[in-house]
Amino acid sequence: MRIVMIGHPSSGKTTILYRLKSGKVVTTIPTTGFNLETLEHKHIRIDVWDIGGGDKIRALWPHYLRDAQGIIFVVDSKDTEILHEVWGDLKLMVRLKTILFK
Ligand SMILES: Nc1nc2c(ncn2[C@@H]2O[C@H](COP(=O)(O)OP(=O)(O)OP(=O)(O)O)[C@@H](O)[C@H]2O)c(=O)[nH]1
Ligand SMILES: [Mg+2]
Repeated sequence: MRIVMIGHPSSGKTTILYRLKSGKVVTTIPTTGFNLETLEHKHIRIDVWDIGGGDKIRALWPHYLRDAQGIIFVVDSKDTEILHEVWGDLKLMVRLKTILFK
């Protein structure tokens, strides 16, 4: 099963990925490409793709979302000043998903 995690830069995606993988909060640096970790839950293999939030990688969202069976959209709810941008991203994601699954 393939899950893709997207969201704004510094929203906490990589932190969530490694917390899920190891149970620990690790120190992160901004992700320039992606991180991929395989988790196992109830004998189900789950590949979690953590996609960097920067502008360059954002252009590749269609590529990553195409084969995703699930999406985790991460929001830093404390960062209220960029919530309008986050709303734009959420709408973009839904639009892409609709196009890709036509
Ligand atoms: N206080 C607090 N800080 C957090 C939390 N999650 C992540 N951080 C911090 O926020 C910063 C960015 O976290 P990352 O997990 O690297 O964010 P990211 O979404 O992977 O960022 P990009 O790779 O740039 O897209 C780091 O300094 C984290 O330690 C949280 O739940 N609470
Ligand atoms: Mg990251």
